[in-house]
Amino acid sequence: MSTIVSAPGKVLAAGGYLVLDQQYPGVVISTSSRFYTVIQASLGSANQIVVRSPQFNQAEWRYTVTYNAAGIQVNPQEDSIGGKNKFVHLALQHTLNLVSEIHSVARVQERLFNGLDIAAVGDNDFYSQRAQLESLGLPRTTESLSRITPFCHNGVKLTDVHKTGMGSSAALITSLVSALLLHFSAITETDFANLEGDGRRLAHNAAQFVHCLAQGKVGSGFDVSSAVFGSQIYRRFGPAVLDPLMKGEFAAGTLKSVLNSSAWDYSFRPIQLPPLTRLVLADVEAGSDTPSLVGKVLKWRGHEDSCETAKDLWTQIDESNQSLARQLDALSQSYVQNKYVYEETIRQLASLPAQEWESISKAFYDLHQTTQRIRNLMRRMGDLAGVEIEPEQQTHLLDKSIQQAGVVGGGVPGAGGYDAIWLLICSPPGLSDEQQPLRQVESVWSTFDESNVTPLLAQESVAKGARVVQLDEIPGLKEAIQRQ
Ligand SMILES: Nc1ncnc2c1ncn2[C@@H]1O[C@H](COP(=O)(O)OP(=O)(O)OP(=O)(O)O)[C@@H](O)[C@H]1O
Ligand SMILES: C[C@@](O)(CCOP(=O)(O)O)CC(=O)O
Repeated sequence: MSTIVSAPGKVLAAGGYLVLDQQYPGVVISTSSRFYTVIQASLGSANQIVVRSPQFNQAEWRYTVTYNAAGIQVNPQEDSIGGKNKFVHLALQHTLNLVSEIHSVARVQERLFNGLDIAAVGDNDFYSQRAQLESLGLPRTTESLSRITPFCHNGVKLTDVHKTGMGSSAALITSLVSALLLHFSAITETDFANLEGDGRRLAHNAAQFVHCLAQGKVGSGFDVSSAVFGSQIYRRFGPAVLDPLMKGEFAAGTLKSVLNSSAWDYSFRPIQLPPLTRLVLADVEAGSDTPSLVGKVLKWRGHEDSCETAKDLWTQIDESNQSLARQLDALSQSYVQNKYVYEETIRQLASLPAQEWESISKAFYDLHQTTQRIRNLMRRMGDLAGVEIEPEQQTHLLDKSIQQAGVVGGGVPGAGGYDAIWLLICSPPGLSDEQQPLRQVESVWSTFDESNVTPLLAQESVAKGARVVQLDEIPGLKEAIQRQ
C-alpha cells in the first residue's frame, strides 16, 4: 500500500511583516508547483524508515524506531549519507507519537513491520533552474522550463541548492506529516479531502507545530496554512497554543490534546485570483536573508521613536491589503455574473497598459492602483526601517514589467528583498501565444540588465491545498522516485 500527498508552494502577495501580528491578515496565493511525499511499505527491516530525496546528491536519511515508556523514539542512523535533516526527523518523531496517542503504539509497530520507504520530491520551481537552462543552452523562458525533466536532479547536495522562496520546507512538512497521518490511519482520506474536516485541521496543526520546532521559532505560519488549505486570506494563530510543545513537554497525551485543541485561533478564508488572469513569478539572481529583514522591521516597529509612525503606516498598509482582497473577490463574482462581458474586457485590457484601463474596467484599474499603493507603502516602510524591502533594482524590474500591456500589477513577495517578484497578468483565451501579455513580460525580463531574471512555471493552484494523489496521475513522479 502506498500513500502520496502533495502540498503547494506559496506567494505572500500582500501582508508581509503585518501577518506576524494577529491583528492583520495576509493575502496568500498557493501555487501549482507542489511538493510530493510518497510513502511505500518497504521490504526492509522492521522499524526502519528510509527517507530519500532523489533530486539531490547524498540525500538519504535512515532512521530506526524504538519504543519505550517515554513513547516512540525515531533515531537517526549514524550511517545516513544525508547527514542530519532536522525537518524530516522532527516530522517523523512527532507524527508517529501523535498516531500512537490517537490509536496506540501497537498501530505504529504493526505498520512498521516491514519498515517504510519515503520519497520526497518538489516541482522544479522550488529550486532555481538557471544553471540547468544555461547548460542546456536554452533561453530563460517558461517554454524552456517546460522542457526540463519533471522533478529533475539538481546535481548538488540539498544544502547547496539555490531555493526560489516558494516555501519548500512548509510544503515538504505539510505533505510528509499529512501522508504519515493518512498512512497510519490517524485521519481518514474523506475527512482530509474536506477543507473544513477535522482531519485536515489536525494535519494543519501538526504541520505548523513540526515546522515551528524545526525552525526554532513560531512564525506567522502563512506558508503552512496555504500548503494545507490553498489560496486564502490568512490570520495567524496566537503562539501560546504551542507553548507546552515548544518547551518540550511531551507527557503522554500532550501532542493529541494540544494539536486537537480548540485554542487554535487562526482563520483562513479561501480566495482566488480573478478568472482569465495568471500569476507569474520570477526568480531573481540575488538573495536576501529573511530573518534579518524581519528582525530590523520589528525593531523599528517596537522602537519608542518610530512606533507611532509604524502604527499609522501599518494601518494604511492593512487597509490597502484588505481592499486588494475585496477587489479580488469582486472580480471573481463579476465573472460569474457575466462571463461574456468579463472575457471581452480581459481581451481589451490585454492590449493596453494598466494606466489606460480606467474607461474600460474600473474594477481592474482599481486593482492595479491598489497593488501600486501597497508597493509604495511597503517601500516607505523599508526606507523608514532601513530595510531593502523593495530594493531599487526590484523597483526598476517591477516598473518595467507593470508598464507592459495586460499587466495588472505585482510586487515583491513575502518579506521582499532581492529574491523574487510576482506579477498578475491578463491571460485571455483565443489570443495567439505571441499576443499574450506573458510573452512581452518574458522579453522584458530576458533583456533586464540589472539582474539575472528567470521566470518560474508556477501559476495559482487550482486544487485547494494539500491533497491525496495517485502515482500515475503526476507526470514524471514515478520515474523520479525510482531514480537512484
Ligand atoms: N527535497 C527535500 N528533501 C528533504 N528535506 C528537504 C527537502 N527540501 C527541503 N528540505 C528540508 O527543509 C529544509 C529547508 O528549509 P528552509 O526553511 O531553509 O527553506 P525555506 O525557507 O522553506 O525555503 P524556500 O522558501 O526558499 O523554498 C532543509 O534543510 C531540509 O531539512
Ligand atoms: C516577513 C514575513 O511576514 C513573511 C516572509 O515571507 P517569505 O518567506 O519571504 O515568503 C514573515 C512571516 O510571516 O513568517
